[in-house]
Amino acid sequence: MSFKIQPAAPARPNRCQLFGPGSRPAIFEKMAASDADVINLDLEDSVAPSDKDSARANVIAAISDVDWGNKTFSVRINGLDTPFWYRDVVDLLEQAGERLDQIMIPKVGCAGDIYAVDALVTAVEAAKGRAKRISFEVIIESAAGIAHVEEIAAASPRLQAMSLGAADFAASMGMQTTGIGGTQENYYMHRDGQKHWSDPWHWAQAAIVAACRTHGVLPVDGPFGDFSDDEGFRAQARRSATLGMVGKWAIHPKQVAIANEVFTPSAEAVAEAREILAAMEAAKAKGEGATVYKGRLVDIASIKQAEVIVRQSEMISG
Ligand SMILES: CC(C)(COP(=O)(O)OP(=O)(O)OC[C@H]1O[C@@H](n2cnc3c(N)ncnc32)[C@H](O)[C@@H]1OP(=O)(O)O)[C@@H](O)C(=O)NCCC(=O)NCCSC(=O)C[C@H](O)C(=O)O
Ligand SMILES: [Mg+2]
Repeated sequence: MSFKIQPAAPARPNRCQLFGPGSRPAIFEKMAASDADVINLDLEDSVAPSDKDSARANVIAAISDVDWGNKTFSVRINGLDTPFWYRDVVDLLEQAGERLDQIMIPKVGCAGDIYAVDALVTAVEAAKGRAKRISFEVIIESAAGIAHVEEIAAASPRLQAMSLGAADFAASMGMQTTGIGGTQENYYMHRDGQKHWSDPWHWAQAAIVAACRTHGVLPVDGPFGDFSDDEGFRAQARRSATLGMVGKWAIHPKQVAIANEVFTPSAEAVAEAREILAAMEAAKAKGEGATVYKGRLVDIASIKQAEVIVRQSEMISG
Protein backbone atom coordinates (compact mmCIF):
# COMPACT_ATOMS: atom_id res chain seq x y z
CA MET A 1 0.00 0.00 0.00
CA SER A 2 1.13 3.48 -0.77
CA PHE A 3 2.01 5.79 2.12
CA LYS A 4 -1.04 7.77 0.93
CA ILE A 5 -4.19 6.12 2.30
CA GLN A 6 -7.01 5.52 -0.19
CA PRO A 7 -9.93 7.77 0.86
CA ALA A 8 -13.34 6.20 1.44
CA ALA A 9 -16.13 7.10 -0.97
CA PRO A 10 -19.31 8.67 0.49
CA ALA A 11 -21.16 6.07 2.58
CA ARG A 12 -24.60 6.33 1.04
CA PRO A 13 -26.56 3.89 -1.14
CA ASN A 14 -26.25 4.64 -4.87
CA ARG A 15 -27.48 1.38 -6.42
CA CYS A 16 -29.87 2.99 -8.85
CA GLN A 17 -30.18 6.53 -10.21
CA LEU A 18 -33.62 7.02 -11.82
CA PHE A 19 -33.73 9.67 -14.55
CA GLY A 20 -36.67 11.69 -15.78
CA PRO A 21 -36.91 14.72 -18.07
CA GLY A 22 -37.55 18.00 -16.26
CA SER A 23 -40.08 18.72 -19.01
CA ARG A 24 -42.26 15.77 -17.90
CA PRO A 25 -43.61 16.72 -14.45
CA ALA A 26 -46.34 14.07 -14.72
CA ILE A 27 -43.78 11.40 -13.80
CA PHE A 28 -42.15 13.21 -10.85
CA GLU A 29 -44.44 11.65 -8.20
CA LYS A 30 -43.84 8.20 -9.75
CA MET A 31 -40.10 8.78 -9.56
CA ALA A 32 -40.41 9.80 -5.90
CA ALA A 33 -42.41 6.64 -5.16
CA SER A 34 -39.81 4.39 -6.80
CA ASP A 35 -37.17 2.33 -4.99
CA ALA A 36 -34.27 4.23 -6.59
CA ASP A 37 -31.61 5.50 -4.18
CA VAL A 38 -30.93 8.59 -6.30
CA ILE A 39 -33.28 10.76 -8.37
CA ASN A 40 -31.92 12.68 -11.35
CA LEU A 41 -34.24 15.28 -12.82
CA ASP A 42 -32.82 16.28 -16.16
CA LEU A 43 -32.42 19.72 -17.70
CA GLU A 44 -29.98 18.51 -20.37
CA ASP A 45 -30.36 16.11 -23.27
CA SER A 46 -33.85 14.74 -22.58
CA VAL A 47 -35.21 18.32 -22.69
CA ALA A 48 -35.72 20.10 -26.02
CA PRO A 49 -34.05 23.55 -26.31
CA SER A 50 -37.47 25.21 -26.55
CA ASP A 51 -38.45 23.66 -23.18
CA LYS A 52 -35.33 24.56 -21.17
CA ASP A 53 -36.90 27.46 -19.25
CA SER A 54 -40.13 25.65 -18.39
CA ALA A 55 -38.26 22.44 -17.42
CA ARG A 56 -36.06 24.46 -15.06
CA ALA A 57 -39.16 26.00 -13.46
CA ASN A 58 -40.81 22.55 -13.15
CA VAL A 59 -37.74 21.15 -11.41
CA ILE A 60 -37.39 24.07 -9.00
CA ALA A 61 -41.06 23.74 -8.01
CA ALA A 62 -40.84 19.95 -7.65
CA ILE A 63 -37.84 20.12 -5.32
CA SER A 64 -40.12 21.56 -2.62
CA ASP A 65 -43.55 20.32 -3.75
CA VAL A 66 -42.78 16.60 -4.07
CA ASP A 67 -41.86 14.38 -1.10
CA TRP A 68 -38.57 12.79 -2.21
CA GLY A 69 -38.22 10.82 1.03
CA ASN A 70 -34.64 9.98 1.95
CA LYS A 71 -33.38 9.70 -1.64
CA THR A 72 -30.37 11.62 -2.85
CA PHE A 73 -31.89 14.33 -5.03
CA SER A 74 -29.84 15.51 -8.01
CA VAL A 75 -30.46 17.75 -11.02
CA ARG A 76 -28.51 17.37 -14.27
CA ILE A 77 -27.61 20.83 -15.56
CA ASN A 78 -26.76 21.64 -19.16
CA GLY A 79 -23.23 21.30 -20.51
CA LEU A 80 -20.65 24.04 -20.22
CA ASP A 81 -20.64 24.45 -24.01
CA THR A 82 -24.28 25.65 -23.95
CA PRO A 83 -25.87 29.02 -23.08
CA PHE A 84 -28.11 27.30 -20.50
CA TRP A 85 -25.85 26.02 -17.73
CA TYR A 86 -25.15 29.20 -15.75
CA ARG A 87 -28.88 29.96 -15.53
CA ASP A 88 -29.49 26.35 -14.38
CA VAL A 89 -26.99 26.77 -11.54
CA VAL A 90 -28.04 30.28 -10.51
CA ASP A 91 -31.79 29.60 -10.57
CA LEU A 92 -31.45 26.26 -8.80
CA LEU A 93 -29.33 27.68 -6.01
CA GLU A 94 -31.22 30.95 -5.68
CA GLN A 95 -34.73 29.53 -5.92
CA ALA A 96 -34.71 25.84 -5.00
CA GLY A 97 -35.16 24.80 -1.40
CA GLU A 98 -32.59 23.08 0.79
CA ARG A 99 -33.87 19.65 -0.35
CA LEU A 100 -31.57 19.83 -3.39
CA ASP A 101 -28.59 17.59 -2.63
CA GLN A 102 -26.53 17.43 -5.78
CA ILE A 103 -25.85 18.87 -9.23
CA MET A 104 -24.84 16.55 -12.06
CA ILE A 105 -22.41 18.13 -14.52
CA PRO A 106 -22.52 16.44 -17.95
CA LYS A 107 -19.78 16.09 -20.59
CA VAL A 108 -16.98 17.06 -18.24
CA GLY A 109 -13.69 17.21 -20.17
CA CYS A 110 -11.15 18.52 -17.65
CA ALA A 111 -10.79 19.56 -14.01
CA GLY A 112 -11.30 23.20 -15.06
CA ASP A 113 -14.93 22.45 -15.96
CA ILE A 114 -15.63 21.48 -12.36
CA TYR A 115 -13.65 24.46 -11.07
CA ALA A 116 -15.91 26.77 -13.09
CA VAL A 117 -19.13 25.28 -11.69
CA ASP A 118 -17.64 25.15 -8.19
CA ALA A 119 -16.78 28.87 -8.34
CA LEU A 120 -20.31 29.80 -9.40
CA VAL A 121 -21.98 27.47 -6.88
CA THR A 122 -19.75 28.75 -4.06
CA ALA A 123 -20.59 32.36 -4.86
CA VAL A 124 -24.36 31.79 -5.02
CA GLU A 125 -24.35 29.66 -1.86
CA ALA A 126 -22.56 32.46 0.00
CA ALA A 127 -24.74 35.20 -1.43
CA LYS A 128 -27.97 33.39 -0.55
CA GLY A 129 -26.71 32.04 2.79
CA ARG A 130 -27.59 28.48 1.82
CA ALA A 131 -27.05 26.21 4.81
CA LYS A 132 -26.43 22.99 2.89
CA ARG A 133 -23.36 22.66 0.71
CA ILE A 134 -24.36 21.21 -2.68
CA SER A 135 -22.40 18.17 -3.84
CA PHE A 136 -21.46 17.33 -7.43
CA GLU A 137 -21.61 14.30 -9.66
CA VAL A 138 -20.12 14.23 -13.16
CA ILE A 139 -20.56 12.23 -16.33
CA ILE A 140 -17.54 10.99 -18.26
CA GLU A 141 -18.89 10.90 -21.80
CA SER A 142 -16.23 12.24 -24.12
CA ALA A 143 -12.74 11.42 -25.33
CA ALA A 144 -11.42 14.37 -23.28
CA GLY A 145 -13.32 13.18 -20.20
CA ILE A 146 -11.78 9.73 -20.24
CA ALA A 147 -8.33 11.11 -21.12
CA HIS A 148 -8.47 13.42 -18.06
CA VAL A 149 -10.46 11.14 -15.79
CA GLU A 150 -8.06 11.22 -12.87
CA GLU A 151 -7.70 15.01 -12.69
CA ILE A 152 -11.50 15.21 -12.89
CA ALA A 153 -11.91 12.77 -10.00
CA ALA A 154 -9.55 14.95 -7.94
CA ALA A 155 -11.09 18.29 -8.97
CA SER A 156 -13.31 19.25 -6.03
CA PRO A 157 -14.18 18.10 -2.51
CA ARG A 158 -17.79 18.54 -3.62
CA LEU A 159 -17.46 15.63 -6.04
CA GLN A 160 -19.28 12.51 -4.80
CA ALA A 161 -19.98 10.39 -7.89
CA MET A 162 -18.85 9.84 -11.47
CA SER A 163 -20.85 8.02 -14.18
CA LEU A 164 -20.03 6.69 -17.63
CA GLY A 165 -22.41 8.13 -20.24
CA ALA A 166 -22.28 5.50 -22.96
CA ALA A 167 -24.23 7.37 -25.64
CA ASP A 168 -22.24 10.60 -25.76
CA PHE A 169 -19.06 8.68 -25.05
CA ALA A 170 -19.60 6.48 -28.11
CA ALA A 171 -20.31 9.53 -30.26
CA SER A 172 -17.26 11.45 -29.03
CA MET A 173 -15.00 8.43 -29.56
CA GLY A 174 -16.34 7.92 -33.09
CA MET A 175 -17.57 4.44 -32.19
CA GLN A 176 -19.59 2.76 -34.92
CA THR A 177 -22.76 2.16 -32.90
CA THR A 178 -26.08 3.72 -32.02
CA GLY A 179 -26.50 1.41 -29.00
CA ILE A 180 -26.46 2.90 -25.47
CA GLY A 181 -24.43 0.40 -23.42
CA GLY A 182 -24.47 -3.38 -23.56
CA THR A 183 -23.28 -5.87 -26.16
CA GLN A 184 -22.33 -4.41 -29.54
CA GLU A 185 -22.88 -6.70 -32.52
CA ASN A 186 -19.52 -6.04 -34.18
CA TYR A 187 -17.31 -6.16 -31.08
CA TYR A 188 -16.31 -9.80 -31.06
CA MET A 189 -13.40 -12.20 -31.26
CA HIS A 190 -13.59 -15.02 -33.78
CA ARG A 191 -12.33 -18.54 -33.21
CA ASP A 192 -13.16 -21.92 -34.76
CA GLY A 193 -16.21 -20.52 -36.55
CA GLN A 194 -17.64 -19.03 -33.34
CA LYS A 195 -18.13 -15.40 -32.36
CA HIS A 196 -17.26 -14.44 -28.76
CA TRP A 197 -18.62 -11.06 -27.83
CA SER A 198 -16.42 -8.74 -25.84
CA ASP A 199 -17.24 -5.59 -23.84
CA PRO A 200 -16.33 -2.27 -25.52
CA TRP A 201 -17.22 -0.28 -22.35
CA HIS A 202 -14.95 -2.26 -20.08
CA TRP A 203 -11.77 -0.22 -20.41
CA ALA A 204 -13.52 3.09 -19.80
CA GLN A 205 -15.34 1.66 -16.80
CA ALA A 206 -12.10 0.34 -15.35
CA ALA A 207 -10.44 3.75 -15.82
CA ILE A 208 -13.37 5.44 -14.05
CA VAL A 209 -13.30 2.95 -11.16
CA ALA A 210 -9.54 3.45 -10.67
CA ALA A 211 -9.82 7.26 -10.74
CA CYS A 212 -12.80 7.23 -8.39
CA ARG A 213 -11.27 4.81 -5.90
CA THR A 214 -8.04 6.84 -5.86
CA HIS A 215 -9.95 9.98 -4.87
CA GLY A 216 -12.87 8.71 -2.77
CA VAL A 217 -15.60 9.14 -5.39
CA LEU A 218 -18.47 6.71 -6.15
CA PRO A 219 -18.09 5.06 -9.60
CA VAL A 220 -21.44 4.54 -11.34
CA ASP A 221 -22.48 2.86 -14.59
CA GLY A 222 -24.69 5.05 -16.78
CA PRO A 223 -27.65 4.32 -19.01
CA PHE A 224 -28.66 1.12 -20.80
CA GLY A 225 -30.91 2.32 -23.58
CA ASP A 226 -32.81 -0.84 -24.57
CA PHE A 227 -35.26 -0.95 -21.67
CA SER A 228 -37.04 -3.94 -23.26
CA ASP A 229 -33.93 -6.07 -22.67
CA ASP A 230 -33.95 -6.97 -18.95
CA GLU A 231 -31.28 -9.66 -19.25
CA GLY A 232 -28.98 -7.36 -21.24
CA PHE A 233 -29.39 -4.72 -18.50
CA ARG A 234 -28.75 -7.31 -15.78
CA ALA A 235 -25.59 -8.59 -17.52
CA GLN A 236 -24.24 -5.04 -17.97
CA ALA A 237 -25.00 -4.24 -14.31
CA ARG A 238 -23.33 -7.44 -13.09
CA ARG A 239 -20.17 -6.66 -15.08
CA SER A 240 -20.12 -3.15 -13.61
CA ALA A 241 -20.61 -4.42 -10.04
CA THR A 242 -17.82 -6.97 -10.55
CA LEU A 243 -15.51 -4.16 -11.70
CA GLY A 244 -16.19 -2.09 -8.56
CA MET A 245 -19.01 0.22 -9.62
CA VAL A 246 -21.64 0.88 -6.95
CA GLY A 247 -24.73 1.36 -9.09
CA LYS A 248 -26.33 2.07 -12.44
CA TRP A 249 -28.76 4.53 -14.01
CA ALA A 250 -32.34 3.57 -14.83
CA ILE A 251 -33.92 5.38 -17.77
CA HIS A 252 -37.18 3.48 -17.24
CA PRO A 253 -38.81 2.42 -13.95
CA LYS A 254 -38.58 -1.28 -14.85
CA GLN A 255 -34.79 -1.09 -14.59
CA VAL A 256 -34.83 0.03 -10.92
CA ALA A 257 -35.50 -3.36 -9.31
CA ILE A 258 -32.81 -5.08 -11.40
CA ALA A 259 -30.19 -2.49 -10.49
CA ASN A 260 -31.11 -2.70 -6.79
CA GLU A 261 -30.88 -6.49 -6.90
CA VAL A 262 -27.49 -6.55 -8.65
CA PHE A 263 -25.84 -3.85 -6.53
CA THR A 264 -27.08 -5.29 -3.22
CA PRO A 265 -24.71 -8.08 -2.16
CA SER A 266 -26.72 -11.32 -1.99
CA ALA A 267 -27.32 -13.05 1.37
CA GLU A 268 -25.03 -15.88 0.16
CA ALA A 269 -22.22 -13.46 -0.74
CA VAL A 270 -22.48 -11.74 2.65
CA ALA A 271 -22.56 -15.08 4.51
CA GLU A 272 -19.47 -16.25 2.62
CA ALA A 273 -17.67 -12.96 3.32
CA ARG A 274 -18.42 -13.33 7.05
CA GLU A 275 -17.15 -16.93 6.97
CA ILE A 276 -13.91 -15.75 5.37
CA LEU A 277 -13.50 -13.11 8.09
CA ALA A 278 -14.12 -15.79 10.75
CA ALA A 279 -11.63 -18.16 9.07
CA MET A 280 -9.01 -15.42 9.06
CA GLU A 281 -9.70 -14.58 12.71
CA ALA A 282 -9.08 -18.24 13.55
CA ALA A 283 -5.90 -18.23 11.43
CA LYS A 284 -4.67 -15.06 13.15
CA ALA A 285 -5.21 -16.66 16.58
CA LYS A 286 -2.86 -19.43 15.46
CA GLY A 287 -0.29 -16.89 14.22
CA GLU A 288 -1.04 -17.63 10.53
CA GLY A 289 -1.53 -14.98 7.82
CA ALA A 290 -3.04 -17.41 5.32
CA THR A 291 -5.41 -20.36 5.53
CA VAL A 292 -7.71 -22.55 3.45
CA TYR A 293 -11.42 -21.77 3.03
CA LYS A 294 -13.55 -24.18 0.95
CA GLY A 295 -10.41 -25.54 -0.73
CA ARG A 296 -8.99 -22.16 -1.72
CA LEU A 297 -6.38 -19.77 -0.37
CA VAL A 298 -7.52 -16.87 1.76
CA ASP A 299 -5.08 -14.41 3.30
CA ILE A 300 -4.89 -10.87 4.65
CA ALA A 301 -5.99 -9.42 1.27
CA SER A 302 -9.07 -11.67 1.48
CA ILE A 303 -10.05 -9.83 4.67
CA LYS A 304 -10.19 -6.57 2.72
CA GLN A 305 -12.18 -8.19 -0.10
CA ALA A 306 -14.66 -9.68 2.36
CA GLU A 307 -14.94 -6.37 4.22
CA VAL A 308 -15.97 -4.61 0.98
CA ILE A 309 -18.98 -6.92 0.68
CA VAL A 310 -19.93 -6.75 4.37
CA ARG A 311 -19.60 -2.93 4.38
CA GLN A 312 -21.77 -2.61 1.24
CA SER A 313 -24.42 -4.81 2.79
CA GLU A 314 -24.42 -2.98 6.13
CA MET A 315 -24.53 0.43 4.46
CA ILE A 316 -27.53 -0.57 2.29
CA SER A 317 -29.47 -2.12 5.15
CA GLY A 318 -28.73 1.04 7.15
C1 LIG B 1 -38.02 6.17 -22.08
C2 LIG B 1 -39.28 6.90 -21.75
C3 LIG B 1 -39.50 8.08 -22.73
C4 LIG B 1 -40.46 5.94 -21.84
O1 LIG B 1 -41.63 6.59 -21.39
P1 LIG B 1 -43.08 5.96 -21.59
O2 LIG B 1 -43.35 5.81 -23.07
O3 LIG B 1 -44.07 6.77 -20.80
O4 LIG B 1 -42.89 4.51 -20.97
P2 LIG B 1 -43.94 3.48 -20.48
O5 LIG B 1 -45.27 3.71 -21.14
O6 LIG B 1 -43.35 2.14 -20.60
O7 LIG B 1 -44.11 3.84 -18.93
C5 LIG B 1 -44.70 2.95 -18.02
C6 LIG B 1 -45.08 3.72 -16.76
O8 LIG B 1 -43.92 4.27 -16.14
C7 LIG B 1 -43.99 5.68 -16.10
N1 LIG B 1 -42.65 6.20 -16.38
C8 LIG B 1 -42.04 6.29 -17.57
N2 LIG B 1 -40.81 6.77 -17.41
C9 LIG B 1 -40.64 6.98 -16.09
C10 LIG B 1 -39.54 7.45 -15.32
N3 LIG B 1 -38.37 7.82 -15.89
N4 LIG B 1 -39.70 7.50 -13.99
C11 LIG B 1 -40.87 7.13 -13.40
N5 LIG B 1 -41.93 6.67 -14.09
C12 LIG B 1 -41.82 6.61 -15.41
C13 LIG B 1 -45.02 6.07 -17.16
O9 LIG B 1 -45.60 7.34 -16.85
C14 LIG B 1 -45.99 4.92 -17.04
O10 LIG B 1 -46.77 5.11 -15.87
P3 LIG B 1 -48.28 4.61 -15.79
O11 LIG B 1 -48.99 5.18 -16.99
O12 LIG B 1 -48.79 5.16 -14.49
O13 LIG B 1 -48.22 3.11 -15.83
C15 LIG B 1 -39.25 7.44 -20.29
O14 LIG B 1 -39.10 6.35 -19.42
C16 LIG B 1 -38.22 8.48 -20.02
O15 LIG B 1 -38.42 9.64 -20.30
N6 LIG B 1 -37.07 8.07 -19.43
C17 LIG B 1 -36.03 8.95 -18.98
C18 LIG B 1 -35.26 9.57 -20.15
C19 LIG B 1 -34.12 10.39 -19.63
O16 LIG B 1 -34.19 10.99 -18.58
N7 LIG B 1 -33.01 10.43 -20.36
C20 LIG B 1 -31.80 11.06 -19.90
C21 LIG B 1 -30.84 10.08 -19.30
S1 LIG B 1 -30.00 9.04 -20.45
C22 LIG B 1 -28.84 10.10 -21.18
O17 LIG B 1 -28.93 11.26 -21.04
C23 LIG B 1 -27.70 9.56 -22.01
C24 LIG B 1 -26.37 9.86 -21.36
O18 LIG B 1 -26.13 11.20 -21.10
C25 LIG B 1 -25.28 9.33 -22.27
O19 LIG B 1 -24.65 10.14 -22.97
O20 LIG B 1 -25.11 8.12 -22.28
MG1 LIG C 1 -24.97 12.23 -22.40
